[in-house]
Amino acid sequence: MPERLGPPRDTPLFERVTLIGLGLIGSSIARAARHLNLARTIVAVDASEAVVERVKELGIADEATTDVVAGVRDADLVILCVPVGVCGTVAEAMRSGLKPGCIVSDVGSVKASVIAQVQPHLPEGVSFVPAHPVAGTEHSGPDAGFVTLFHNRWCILTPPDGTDEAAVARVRAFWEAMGSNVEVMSAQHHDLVLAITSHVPHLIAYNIVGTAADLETVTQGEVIKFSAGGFRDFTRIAASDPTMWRDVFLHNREAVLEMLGRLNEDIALLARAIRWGEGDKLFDLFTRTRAIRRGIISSGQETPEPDFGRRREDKA
Ligand SMILES: NC(=O)C1=CN([C@@H]2O[C@H](COP(=O)(O)OP(=O)(O)OC[C@H]3O[C@@H](n4cnc5c(N)ncnc54)[C@H](O)[C@@H]3O)[C@@H](O)[C@H]2O)C=CC1
Ligand SMILES: O=C(O)C(=O)Cc1ccc(O)cc1
Repeated sequence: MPERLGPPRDTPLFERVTLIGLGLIGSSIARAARHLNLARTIVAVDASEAVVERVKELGIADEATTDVVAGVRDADLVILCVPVGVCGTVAEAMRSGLKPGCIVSDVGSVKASVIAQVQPHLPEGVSFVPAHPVAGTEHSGPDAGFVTLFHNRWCILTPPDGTDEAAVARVRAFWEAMGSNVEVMSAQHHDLVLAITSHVPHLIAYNIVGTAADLETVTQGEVIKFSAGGFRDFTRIAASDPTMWRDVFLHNREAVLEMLGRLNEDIALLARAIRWGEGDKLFDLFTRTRAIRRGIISSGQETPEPDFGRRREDKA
Protein backbone atom coordinates (compact mmCIF):
# COMPACT_ATOMS: atom_id res chain seq x y z
CA MET A 1 0.00 0.00 0.00
CA PRO A 2 1.26 3.52 -0.70
CA GLU A 3 3.14 4.97 2.23
CA ARG A 4 2.09 8.56 1.80
CA LEU A 5 -1.61 8.09 2.55
CA GLY A 6 -2.58 8.03 6.20
CA PRO A 7 -4.09 5.01 7.95
CA PRO A 8 -7.77 4.13 7.39
CA ARG A 9 -10.26 5.93 9.65
CA ASP A 10 -11.85 3.98 12.50
CA THR A 11 -15.29 5.24 11.51
CA PRO A 12 -16.28 6.31 7.98
CA LEU A 13 -16.97 9.99 7.22
CA PHE A 14 -20.09 9.05 5.21
CA GLU A 15 -22.40 6.05 5.32
CA ARG A 16 -23.14 5.83 1.60
CA VAL A 17 -21.18 7.63 -1.14
CA THR A 18 -22.30 7.40 -4.76
CA LEU A 19 -19.85 8.22 -7.53
CA ILE A 20 -21.34 8.97 -10.93
CA GLY A 21 -18.76 8.44 -13.70
CA LEU A 22 -16.03 5.91 -12.87
CA GLY A 23 -13.22 7.21 -15.07
CA LEU A 24 -9.85 8.53 -13.94
CA ILE A 25 -11.28 10.80 -11.23
CA GLY A 26 -14.27 8.75 -10.06
CA SER A 27 -12.24 5.54 -9.82
CA SER A 28 -9.42 7.34 -7.98
CA ILE A 29 -11.96 8.63 -5.43
CA ALA A 30 -13.38 5.10 -5.10
CA ARG A 31 -9.91 3.66 -4.50
CA ALA A 32 -8.94 6.36 -1.97
CA ALA A 33 -12.31 6.25 -0.16
CA ARG A 34 -12.06 2.47 0.13
CA HIS A 35 -8.42 2.51 1.27
CA LEU A 36 -9.02 5.26 3.86
CA ASN A 37 -12.44 4.02 5.04
CA LEU A 38 -14.19 7.27 4.12
CA ALA A 39 -17.49 5.57 3.26
CA ARG A 40 -19.21 2.50 4.68
CA THR A 41 -20.65 1.78 1.23
CA ILE A 42 -19.32 3.00 -2.12
CA VAL A 43 -21.78 2.92 -5.02
CA ALA A 44 -20.60 3.33 -8.63
CA VAL A 45 -22.92 4.61 -11.37
CA ASP A 46 -21.83 4.89 -14.99
CA ALA A 47 -23.75 5.23 -18.25
CA SER A 48 -21.41 2.72 -19.86
CA GLU A 49 -22.14 -0.98 -19.29
CA ALA A 50 -18.50 -1.75 -20.04
CA VAL A 51 -17.33 0.63 -17.30
CA VAL A 52 -19.79 -0.86 -14.80
CA GLU A 53 -18.50 -4.36 -15.62
CA ARG A 54 -14.89 -3.22 -15.27
CA VAL A 55 -15.61 -1.58 -11.90
CA LYS A 56 -17.05 -4.90 -10.71
CA GLU A 57 -13.95 -6.77 -11.94
CA LEU A 58 -11.63 -4.28 -10.26
CA GLY A 59 -13.65 -4.50 -7.03
CA ILE A 60 -13.30 -0.78 -6.33
CA ALA A 61 -16.96 -0.24 -5.31
CA ASP A 62 -19.46 -2.18 -3.22
CA GLU A 63 -22.22 -1.80 -5.80
CA ALA A 64 -22.13 -0.82 -9.49
CA THR A 65 -25.04 0.02 -11.80
CA THR A 66 -26.08 1.99 -14.88
CA ASP A 67 -29.31 3.03 -13.10
CA VAL A 68 -28.68 6.52 -11.76
CA VAL A 69 -31.89 6.81 -9.69
CA ALA A 70 -31.26 3.48 -7.94
CA GLY A 71 -27.58 4.37 -7.55
CA VAL A 72 -28.16 7.63 -5.65
CA ARG A 73 -30.95 6.22 -3.42
CA ASP A 74 -30.08 6.65 0.30
CA ALA A 75 -26.72 8.26 -0.56
CA ASP A 76 -25.36 10.84 1.91
CA LEU A 77 -22.87 12.13 -0.63
CA VAL A 78 -23.19 12.00 -4.43
CA ILE A 79 -20.20 13.12 -6.52
CA LEU A 80 -20.61 13.82 -10.23
CA CYS A 81 -17.39 12.68 -11.95
CA VAL A 82 -18.61 13.05 -15.54
CA PRO A 83 -17.57 15.48 -18.31
CA VAL A 84 -18.80 19.00 -17.46
CA GLY A 85 -21.10 19.08 -20.49
CA VAL A 86 -23.41 16.38 -19.09
CA CYS A 87 -23.61 17.49 -15.42
CA GLY A 88 -27.05 19.09 -15.92
CA THR A 89 -28.47 16.01 -17.66
CA VAL A 90 -27.17 13.73 -14.91
CA ALA A 91 -28.52 16.02 -12.15
CA GLU A 92 -31.94 16.01 -13.77
CA ALA A 93 -31.89 12.22 -14.19
CA MET A 94 -30.91 11.49 -10.56
CA ARG A 95 -33.22 14.05 -8.93
CA SER A 96 -36.03 11.69 -7.94
CA GLY A 97 -33.62 9.35 -6.11
CA LEU A 98 -31.98 11.94 -3.84
CA LYS A 99 -32.92 11.83 -0.16
CA PRO A 100 -33.34 15.01 1.93
CA GLY A 101 -30.07 15.97 3.61
CA CYS A 102 -27.97 14.47 0.82
CA ILE A 103 -24.91 16.45 -0.27
CA VAL A 104 -24.25 16.64 -4.01
CA SER A 105 -20.76 17.56 -5.22
CA ASP A 106 -18.77 17.30 -8.45
CA VAL A 107 -15.17 17.33 -9.69
CA GLY A 108 -15.56 19.36 -12.89
CA SER A 109 -12.68 21.42 -14.25
CA VAL A 110 -15.11 24.32 -14.79
CA LYS A 111 -17.32 25.63 -11.99
CA ALA A 112 -19.77 28.43 -12.95
CA SER A 113 -21.32 26.42 -15.79
CA VAL A 114 -21.64 23.28 -13.65
CA ILE A 115 -23.40 25.27 -10.90
CA ALA A 116 -25.78 26.78 -13.46
CA GLN A 117 -26.52 23.34 -14.91
CA VAL A 118 -26.92 21.38 -11.66
CA GLN A 119 -28.51 23.68 -9.08
CA PRO A 120 -31.92 24.09 -10.76
CA HIS A 121 -32.45 20.30 -10.62
CA LEU A 122 -31.71 19.78 -6.92
CA PRO A 123 -34.72 19.42 -4.59
CA GLU A 124 -35.16 21.36 -1.31
CA GLY A 125 -32.99 20.00 1.47
CA VAL A 126 -30.17 18.88 -0.82
CA SER A 127 -26.92 20.92 -0.66
CA PHE A 128 -24.62 21.42 -3.62
CA VAL A 129 -20.91 21.84 -2.84
CA PRO A 130 -19.00 22.12 -6.14
CA ALA A 131 -15.39 20.91 -6.05
CA HIS A 132 -12.42 20.67 -8.40
CA PRO A 133 -9.45 18.48 -7.53
CA VAL A 134 -6.55 20.11 -9.38
CA ALA A 135 -4.97 16.74 -9.99
CA GLY A 136 -5.08 14.43 -12.94
CA THR A 137 -3.28 12.86 -15.85
CA GLU A 138 -3.80 12.51 -19.59
CA HIS A 139 -5.32 9.05 -19.06
CA SER A 140 -9.00 8.22 -18.66
CA GLY A 141 -11.23 5.31 -17.73
CA PRO A 142 -11.55 3.14 -14.60
CA ASP A 143 -8.13 1.51 -15.03
CA ALA A 144 -6.37 4.89 -15.08
CA GLY A 145 -7.26 5.82 -11.49
CA PHE A 146 -4.93 5.44 -8.54
CA VAL A 147 -5.24 5.78 -4.80
CA THR A 148 -2.78 8.66 -4.27
CA LEU A 149 -3.97 10.91 -7.11
CA PHE A 150 -5.21 13.64 -4.77
CA HIS A 151 -2.45 13.41 -2.20
CA ASN A 152 -0.65 16.73 -1.71
CA ARG A 153 -2.71 18.34 -4.50
CA TRP A 154 -5.15 21.23 -4.29
CA CYS A 155 -8.89 20.78 -4.23
CA ILE A 156 -10.89 23.97 -4.82
CA LEU A 157 -14.41 24.29 -3.42
CA THR A 158 -16.75 26.91 -4.93
CA PRO A 159 -19.93 26.86 -2.81
CA PRO A 160 -22.53 29.35 -4.08
CA ASP A 161 -23.65 32.02 -1.57
CA GLY A 162 -26.01 30.55 1.00
CA THR A 163 -24.65 26.98 0.81
CA ASP A 164 -25.05 25.09 4.11
CA GLU A 165 -21.73 25.54 5.97
CA ALA A 166 -21.97 22.09 7.53
CA ALA A 167 -22.17 20.53 4.06
CA VAL A 168 -19.12 22.51 2.93
CA ALA A 169 -17.22 21.34 6.04
CA ARG A 170 -18.08 17.68 5.32
CA VAL A 171 -16.91 17.91 1.70
CA ARG A 172 -13.74 19.67 2.88
CA ALA A 173 -13.12 16.86 5.39
CA PHE A 174 -13.58 14.26 2.62
CA TRP A 175 -10.92 15.86 0.39
CA GLU A 176 -8.55 16.54 3.27
CA ALA A 177 -8.82 12.89 4.28
CA MET A 178 -7.63 11.96 0.75
CA GLY A 179 -4.56 14.17 1.31
CA SER A 180 -5.69 17.28 -0.58
CA ASN A 181 -5.16 20.87 0.47
CA VAL A 182 -8.52 22.59 0.26
CA GLU A 183 -9.15 26.20 -0.76
CA VAL A 184 -12.52 27.95 -1.10
CA MET A 185 -13.18 30.62 -3.75
CA SER A 186 -15.95 31.87 -6.02
CA ALA A 187 -16.77 29.89 -9.15
CA GLN A 188 -16.02 32.93 -11.33
CA HIS A 189 -12.57 33.40 -9.83
CA HIS A 190 -11.86 29.68 -10.16
CA ASP A 191 -12.76 29.72 -13.85
CA LEU A 192 -10.48 32.68 -14.56
CA VAL A 193 -7.50 31.24 -12.68
CA LEU A 194 -7.89 27.77 -14.18
CA ALA A 195 -8.26 29.25 -17.67
CA ILE A 196 -4.64 30.41 -17.55
CA THR A 197 -3.13 27.67 -15.38
CA SER A 198 -4.80 24.65 -16.98
CA HIS A 199 -7.22 25.26 -19.84
CA VAL A 200 -5.09 27.49 -22.10
CA PRO A 201 -1.98 25.29 -21.59
CA HIS A 202 -4.03 22.32 -22.82
CA LEU A 203 -5.23 24.35 -25.81
CA ILE A 204 -1.64 25.29 -26.64
CA ALA A 205 -0.61 21.63 -26.44
CA TYR A 206 -3.47 20.51 -28.71
CA ASN A 207 -2.58 23.33 -31.09
CA ILE A 208 1.17 22.77 -31.30
CA VAL A 209 0.84 19.03 -31.77
CA GLY A 210 -1.85 19.59 -34.41
CA THR A 211 0.24 22.19 -36.24
CA ALA A 212 3.33 19.99 -36.24
CA ALA A 213 1.34 17.07 -37.58
CA ASP A 214 -0.11 19.26 -40.35
CA LEU A 215 3.19 20.72 -41.52
CA GLU A 216 3.79 19.54 -45.05
CA THR A 217 7.56 19.65 -44.73
CA VAL A 218 7.61 17.57 -41.55
CA THR A 219 6.51 14.00 -41.94
CA GLN A 220 4.55 12.23 -39.22
CA GLY A 221 7.58 10.00 -38.77
CA GLU A 222 9.88 12.91 -38.03
CA VAL A 223 7.48 14.41 -35.50
CA ILE A 224 7.58 11.17 -33.55
CA LYS A 225 11.26 10.49 -34.18
CA PHE A 226 12.48 13.88 -32.92
CA SER A 227 9.96 14.36 -30.13
CA ALA A 228 12.51 13.92 -27.33
CA GLY A 229 12.65 17.70 -26.81
CA GLY A 230 10.01 20.06 -25.43
CA PHE A 231 7.50 18.79 -27.97
CA ARG A 232 7.29 15.47 -26.15
CA ASP A 233 5.78 17.11 -23.04
CA PHE A 234 3.15 18.74 -25.25
CA THR A 235 2.24 15.37 -26.77
CA ARG A 236 1.46 14.01 -23.29
CA ILE A 237 -0.98 16.84 -22.58
CA ALA A 238 -2.42 16.65 -26.12
CA ALA A 239 -3.27 12.98 -25.48
CA SER A 240 -5.86 14.07 -22.88
CA ASP A 241 -9.47 13.00 -23.27
CA PRO A 242 -11.18 14.74 -26.25
CA THR A 243 -14.71 14.70 -24.76
CA MET A 244 -13.62 16.12 -21.43
CA TRP A 245 -11.56 18.92 -22.99
CA ARG A 246 -14.12 19.82 -25.65
CA ASP A 247 -16.57 20.36 -22.79
CA VAL A 248 -14.07 22.40 -20.73
CA PHE A 249 -13.54 24.89 -23.57
CA LEU A 250 -17.23 25.15 -24.45
CA HIS A 251 -18.15 25.71 -20.79
CA ASN A 252 -15.41 28.19 -19.86
CA ARG A 253 -15.61 30.13 -23.08
CA GLU A 254 -15.32 33.71 -21.81
CA ALA A 255 -12.40 33.19 -19.42
CA VAL A 256 -10.46 31.13 -21.99
CA LEU A 257 -11.00 33.74 -24.72
CA GLU A 258 -9.94 36.51 -22.31
CA MET A 259 -6.70 34.68 -21.48
CA LEU A 260 -6.06 33.81 -25.13
CA GLY A 261 -6.30 37.52 -25.93
CA ARG A 262 -3.62 38.30 -23.34
CA LEU A 263 -1.48 35.45 -24.60
CA ASN A 264 -1.69 36.64 -28.21
CA GLU A 265 -0.45 40.09 -27.16
CA ASP A 266 2.49 38.60 -25.28
CA ILE A 267 3.39 36.26 -28.15
CA ALA A 268 3.44 39.27 -30.47
CA LEU A 269 5.90 40.95 -28.08
CA LEU A 270 8.10 37.85 -28.09
CA ALA A 271 8.03 37.67 -31.89
CA ARG A 272 9.07 41.32 -31.97
CA ALA A 273 11.96 40.71 -29.54
CA ILE A 274 13.18 37.83 -31.71
CA ARG A 275 12.84 39.84 -34.93
CA TRP A 276 14.80 42.80 -33.53
CA GLY A 277 17.39 40.74 -31.70
CA GLU A 278 16.33 41.99 -28.26
CA GLY A 279 18.10 39.20 -26.40
CA ASP A 280 17.82 40.93 -23.01
CA LYS A 281 14.01 40.81 -23.21
CA LEU A 282 14.06 37.09 -23.97
CA PHE A 283 16.65 36.45 -21.27
CA ASP A 284 14.67 38.38 -18.62
CA LEU A 285 11.47 36.49 -19.39
CA PHE A 286 13.17 33.08 -19.39
CA THR A 287 14.86 33.93 -16.07
CA ARG A 288 11.50 34.82 -14.51
CA THR A 289 9.81 31.67 -15.81
CA ARG A 290 12.67 29.45 -14.59
CA ALA A 291 12.17 30.90 -11.09
CA ILE A 292 8.45 30.04 -11.26
CA ARG A 293 9.21 26.40 -12.14
CA ARG A 294 11.77 26.16 -9.31
CA GLY A 295 9.22 27.67 -6.92
CA ILE A 296 6.71 24.96 -7.85
CA ILE A 297 9.28 22.22 -7.23
CA SER A 298 10.44 23.64 -3.88
CA SER A 299 6.81 23.99 -2.73
CA GLY A 300 6.56 20.21 -3.07
CA GLN A 301 3.80 20.31 -5.70
CA GLU A 302 5.91 18.69 -8.38
CA THR A 303 8.78 16.25 -8.49
CA PRO A 304 11.87 17.23 -10.48
CA GLU A 305 11.93 13.87 -12.24
CA PRO A 306 9.29 13.00 -14.90
CA ASP A 307 5.88 12.13 -13.45
CA PHE A 308 5.42 8.80 -15.15
CA GLY A 309 7.54 6.60 -12.87
CA ARG A 310 6.08 8.07 -9.72
CA ARG A 311 2.51 7.60 -10.89
CA ARG A 312 3.14 3.99 -11.89
CA GLU A 313 4.63 3.21 -8.47
CA ASP A 314 1.67 4.91 -6.78
CA LYS A 315 -0.88 2.74 -8.55
CA ALA A 316 -2.89 0.58 -6.18
N1 LIG B 1 -8.79 14.00 -16.23
C1 LIG B 1 -8.30 14.86 -15.36
O1 LIG B 1 -7.07 14.98 -15.27
C2 LIG B 1 -9.21 15.66 -14.50
C3 LIG B 1 -10.58 15.70 -14.74
N2 LIG B 1 -11.40 16.45 -13.95
C4 LIG B 1 -12.84 16.49 -14.22
O2 LIG B 1 -13.35 15.24 -13.82
C5 LIG B 1 -14.47 14.86 -14.62
C6 LIG B 1 -14.24 13.44 -15.11
O3 LIG B 1 -13.03 13.38 -15.81
P1 LIG B 1 -12.27 11.97 -16.01
O4 LIG B 1 -12.44 11.11 -14.82
O5 LIG B 1 -10.91 12.32 -16.47
O6 LIG B 1 -13.10 11.38 -17.22
P2 LIG B 1 -13.16 9.88 -17.79
O7 LIG B 1 -13.41 10.01 -19.24
O8 LIG B 1 -11.99 9.07 -17.33
O9 LIG B 1 -14.48 9.31 -17.07
C7 LIG B 1 -15.74 9.84 -17.26
C8 LIG B 1 -16.77 8.75 -17.00
O10 LIG B 1 -18.07 9.32 -17.03
C9 LIG B 1 -18.94 8.42 -17.66
N3 LIG B 1 -20.08 9.16 -18.18
C10 LIG B 1 -20.12 10.02 -19.22
N4 LIG B 1 -21.36 10.53 -19.38
C11 LIG B 1 -22.12 9.98 -18.40
C12 LIG B 1 -23.48 10.11 -18.03
N5 LIG B 1 -24.32 10.90 -18.70
N6 LIG B 1 -23.93 9.38 -16.96
C13 LIG B 1 -23.10 8.58 -16.27
N7 LIG B 1 -21.79 8.41 -16.60
C14 LIG B 1 -21.30 9.10 -17.64
C15 LIG B 1 -18.10 7.77 -18.75
O11 LIG B 1 -18.65 6.53 -19.17
C16 LIG B 1 -16.76 7.62 -18.04
O12 LIG B 1 -16.66 6.36 -17.40
C17 LIG B 1 -14.57 15.91 -15.74
O13 LIG B 1 -15.59 16.81 -15.43
C18 LIG B 1 -13.22 16.63 -15.69
O14 LIG B 1 -13.35 17.99 -16.06
C19 LIG B 1 -10.94 17.13 -12.85
C20 LIG B 1 -9.61 17.10 -12.55
C21 LIG B 1 -8.62 16.40 -13.37
O1 LIG C 1 -2.29 15.88 -16.84
C1 LIG C 1 -2.10 17.06 -16.50
O2 LIG C 1 -0.98 17.59 -16.62
C2 LIG C 1 -3.21 17.87 -15.97
O3 LIG C 1 -3.18 19.08 -16.05
C3 LIG C 1 -4.32 17.14 -15.30
C4 LIG C 1 -5.53 17.96 -15.02
C5 LIG C 1 -6.51 18.10 -15.98
C6 LIG C 1 -7.65 18.81 -15.71
C7 LIG C 1 -7.83 19.39 -14.48
O4 LIG C 1 -8.95 20.07 -14.23
C8 LIG C 1 -6.88 19.27 -13.49
C9 LIG C 1 -5.72 18.54 -13.76
